[in-house]
Amino acid sequence: MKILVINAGSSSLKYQLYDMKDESVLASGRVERIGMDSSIVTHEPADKPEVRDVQEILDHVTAVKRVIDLLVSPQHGVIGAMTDIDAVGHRVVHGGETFKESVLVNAEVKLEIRNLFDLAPLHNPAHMMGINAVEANLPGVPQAVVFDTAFHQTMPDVAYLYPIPKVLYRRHKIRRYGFHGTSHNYVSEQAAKVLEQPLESLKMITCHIGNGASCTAILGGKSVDTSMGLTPLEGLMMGTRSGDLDPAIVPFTMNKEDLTLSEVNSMLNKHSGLLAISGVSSDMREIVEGMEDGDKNSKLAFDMYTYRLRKYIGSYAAAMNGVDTLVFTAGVGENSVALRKAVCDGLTFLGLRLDDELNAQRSKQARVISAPGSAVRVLVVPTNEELIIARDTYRLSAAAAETAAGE
Ligand SMILES: Nc1ncnc2c1ncn2[C@@H]1O[C@H](COP(=O)(O)OP(=O)(O)O)[C@@H](O)[C@H]1O
Ligand SMILES: CC(=O)OP(=O)(O)O
Ligand SMILES: [Mg+2]
Repeated sequence: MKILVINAGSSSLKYQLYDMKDESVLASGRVERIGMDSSIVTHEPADKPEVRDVQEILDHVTAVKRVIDLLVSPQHGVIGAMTDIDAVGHRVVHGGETFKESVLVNAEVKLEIRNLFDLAPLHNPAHMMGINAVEANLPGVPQAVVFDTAFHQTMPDVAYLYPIPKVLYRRHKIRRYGFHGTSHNYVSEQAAKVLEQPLESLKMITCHIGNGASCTAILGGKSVDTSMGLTPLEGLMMGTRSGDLDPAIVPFTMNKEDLTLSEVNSMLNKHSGLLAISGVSSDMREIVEGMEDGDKNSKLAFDMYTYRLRKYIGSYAAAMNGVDTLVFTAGVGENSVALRKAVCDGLTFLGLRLDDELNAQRSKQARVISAPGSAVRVLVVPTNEELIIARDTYRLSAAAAETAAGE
């Protein structure tokens, strides 16, 4: 069974084709700058050279068509025909309170994702374009949706409610939802496997630190609190997002700088975080390089980023009345030795001891990096959101096929 996994953004579409026989990736790639004058297509087949071309791709339907053409192309392809694609799985960022787990797409599901556009205006409309584009190009092929929010639906009301008039929750469902759930869920299970302990027995904090970043308190395998909120803007300082701030800054800035709501929104989402403080980049690699070259603003950006993450870890230790496992994942969490050291060296009050040598080792494997005897085991676990999407899609589409065969 071959499963195509799609992560559609407003101007990009990332994909991976899995062979579920052995969960191998046959090809992966991305289409960037959709709708702009020169779109960039990068296609990486597992056993053939990478293809990269620039062409006009005006919408998501054309982007999906281009991806399928590449997958079946005699020169760059990895499958014989598009009918070899058995099912398609999509990442959907916002599932609101409706979706507590992955589901197959039908008219009702599409309507509900559409109803959530308001809560994730940057993400959900793009996902819907991806779903419709697959429908147009691969009619009749089952599609599944896997939600970033689903894993966090176990949070108790003390964690998910905001202390604002309750009518706002009743009328508009304003509450904490949390994101990156697929990743937090996956790395928590992997960490328990590495430790050879039941997940149910652990008090764990998982830090998904990529472009977007969030931190989750996982008690007995269930998400009990997470740093992102109604939208993926709350919580940690990120590459270009501010994370937590005094909400009064919004009206104050609008007034003083004569900005519109959408301008402030854009400032907080796209022009804040590491980028704003360093004045250099939103990319942690460049921040660390800047810091090593003696750039004061890069150092300040790094210090603020790690300080805020450390405070979250401390607060989640308090939320669970303890922590025994701390996990780093995603682009920065998996790769930045400096970030992990800066965060962990300030957590010795928890009895946490990092092993500097283990921390500095480069590896693609899930592994422990704390010293023997550390009261908190620290792990680096590479995330794999696409694999989880492929597995859920496989499970749901196989079950539906079985039911249909039995009828
Ligand atoms: N070696 C590295 N050291 C520090 N940061 C890194 C390294 N490699 C990647 N990163 C960071 O990872 C970020 C991307 O993380 P990723 O999880 O791929 O993000 P996303 O999925 O949100 O695009 C980059 O912005 C970069 O800052
Ligand atoms: C929800 C979210 O922030 O996703 P990403 O990290 O992919 O931007
Ligand atoms: Mg990511």
